[in-house]
Amino acid sequence: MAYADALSAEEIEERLGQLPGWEVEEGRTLQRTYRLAHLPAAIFAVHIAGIQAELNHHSDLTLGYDTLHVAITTHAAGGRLTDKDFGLAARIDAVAPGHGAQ
Ligand SMILES: C[C@H](O)[C@H](O)[C@H]1CNC2=NC(N)=NC(=O)C2=N1
Repeated sequence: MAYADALSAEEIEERLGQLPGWEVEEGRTLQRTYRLAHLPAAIFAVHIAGIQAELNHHSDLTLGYDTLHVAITTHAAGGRLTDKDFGLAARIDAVAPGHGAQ
């Protein structure tokens, strides 16, 4: 089944070029692992949760001791990537420096 809002491989590559540090796994999951130098990764995760509530778009977060892994896909598009995934990633990147996350 085709989903109208699922991005093509070319569109994914184009958007990925604007998001250094992120990668796409199997064409379906946009992901990045942040390492936190100073502040707890859990506080970064709570900040991300607030952004996700605002956007009504949600990632899978895996909390480590000093890492936070973020994986994003659009369930409503059958687990394909959409603009919403890249929009959420950009919002997370925007607040990451404030958490010492890179
Ligand atoms: C009803 C509501 O819009 C949906 O359940 C939203 C919520 N957040 C979501 N997040 C993600 N990543 N994919 C979705 O398809 C999705 N759907």
